[in-house]
Amino acid sequence: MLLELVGLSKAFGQTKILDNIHLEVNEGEVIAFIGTSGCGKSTLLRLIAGLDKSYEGTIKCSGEKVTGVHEDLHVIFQESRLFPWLTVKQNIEVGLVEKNEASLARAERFLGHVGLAEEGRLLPEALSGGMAQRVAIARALVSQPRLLLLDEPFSALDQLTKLDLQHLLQKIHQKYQTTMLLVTHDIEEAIYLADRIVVLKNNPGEIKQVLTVTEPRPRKRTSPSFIKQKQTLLTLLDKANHA
Ligand SMILES: Nc1ncnc2c1ncn2[C@@H]1O[C@H](COP(=O)(O)OP(=O)(O)OP(=O)(O)O)[C@@H](O)[C@H]1O
Repeated sequence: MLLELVGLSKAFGQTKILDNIHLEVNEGEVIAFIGTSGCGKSTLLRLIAGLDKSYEGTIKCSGEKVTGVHEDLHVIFQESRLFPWLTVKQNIEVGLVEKNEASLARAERFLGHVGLAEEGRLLPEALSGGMAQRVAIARALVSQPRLLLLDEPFSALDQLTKLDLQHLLQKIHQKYQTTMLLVTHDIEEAIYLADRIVVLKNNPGEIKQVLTVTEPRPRKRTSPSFIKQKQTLLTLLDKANHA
């Protein structure tokens, strides 16, 4: 097991945001978190990332208690957060833990993996939103972290670019089997990418249900079984919101 959350609770002042979260995540799994706005999804990712150390319960990553920011993981946010004064290639190299011949060659390969082999010398100002997010994905993965946290990574993109990047993430996962935790508002994205979908309810944020996605990979959004899983998730979300 890579990640273990035991009785995790979080309050801001008197307000309880997350309550008694239990979850075990295996190496290589993709877990999606879905739930209404404000139910605590981003708060949960921040705790797992070690960015917020005030909580009750236990968070263990690779068997070690999380007590602060750790090197085993990277986070991808809604916006790419690239350094505007560095080229695309240099931005990817920022993700390297150490720079040597092998790791620099890996950065070059990742440029290709995310479809930007020809754009390495460009500055971020010359990129579209989708291209910038491709760079962010390459930067996060170039050091091959054990865990990738994604906080609504595609929500600022247009629908076609989003489909494109979801496909890219699926391909990268097939190749590297990186464990991923994905916060999303997009039901189809969750079913397309995740092995399990954690449905959270609001006030306070609790796990309402965990849905296992049985759809074989590579997934096809138009297949009857995919559409059926979408309906199941919609029903679950409806129940979670009106409980
Ligand atoms: N630093 C903070 N101080 C006080 N309250 C906070 C803080 N950060 C988040 N909150 C509150 O915690 C709750 C959960 O916020 P969070 O951003 O985790 O929700 P979310 O599920 O990710 O929402 P969304 O889907 O809209 O991004 C919200 O009510 C928010 O106002």
